[in-house]
Amino acid sequence: MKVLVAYLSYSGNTEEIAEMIAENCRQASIEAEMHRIGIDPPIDPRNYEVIFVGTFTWDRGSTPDEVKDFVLEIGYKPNHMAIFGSGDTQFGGDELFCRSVDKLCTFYKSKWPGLKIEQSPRGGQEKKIIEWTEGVLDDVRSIAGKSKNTGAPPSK
Ligand SMILES: Cc1cc2nc3c(=O)[nH]c(=O)nc-3n(C[C@H](O)[C@H](O)[C@H](O)COP(=O)(O)O)c2cc1C
Repeated sequence: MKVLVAYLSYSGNTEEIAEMIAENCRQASIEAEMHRIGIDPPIDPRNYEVIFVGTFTWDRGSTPDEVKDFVLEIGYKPNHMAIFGSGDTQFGGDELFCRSVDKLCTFYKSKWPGLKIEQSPRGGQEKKIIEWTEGVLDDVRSIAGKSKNTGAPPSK
């Protein structure tokens, strides 16, 4: 099994979460590739059993443009996207907290609840990340056992 951890991070918090998710996958003997949104070349979602997509939220609940471009670049809605992100409740309380995580979950009709982390995950939120990642991987293992369908359009 191979997974991708794609993320956008300006000040490092989402990147820390991404690294923890990748590390958790590797500890479970699953190959995890990293993708820096807006920097690395385009990806082919069909190469991965699951794609973890990480984003921060800014500007009153907005999704950063780089993440919107990443979504457009993919061009369809894969059904194996698991969404995570970092936010800060000081910017609008629970209503706007990690709003872009909610938006991406809705857009992709994600099978998994979004993982929302308050700023840096270090010093108290690591367990939440481990449990969420394990939950996604457990589902992916069981889905992979039943079908290889990742929602991709048929190849020509
Ligand atoms: C101008 C600005 C607006 C922000 N607006 C929100 C927001 O609406 N909701 C939220 O949850 N976090 C908001 N944040 C907090 C960031 O999402 C948070 O600091 C996050 O950890 C940054 O991630 P990064 O370190 O990966 O760049 C805002 C931060 C800034 C600087």
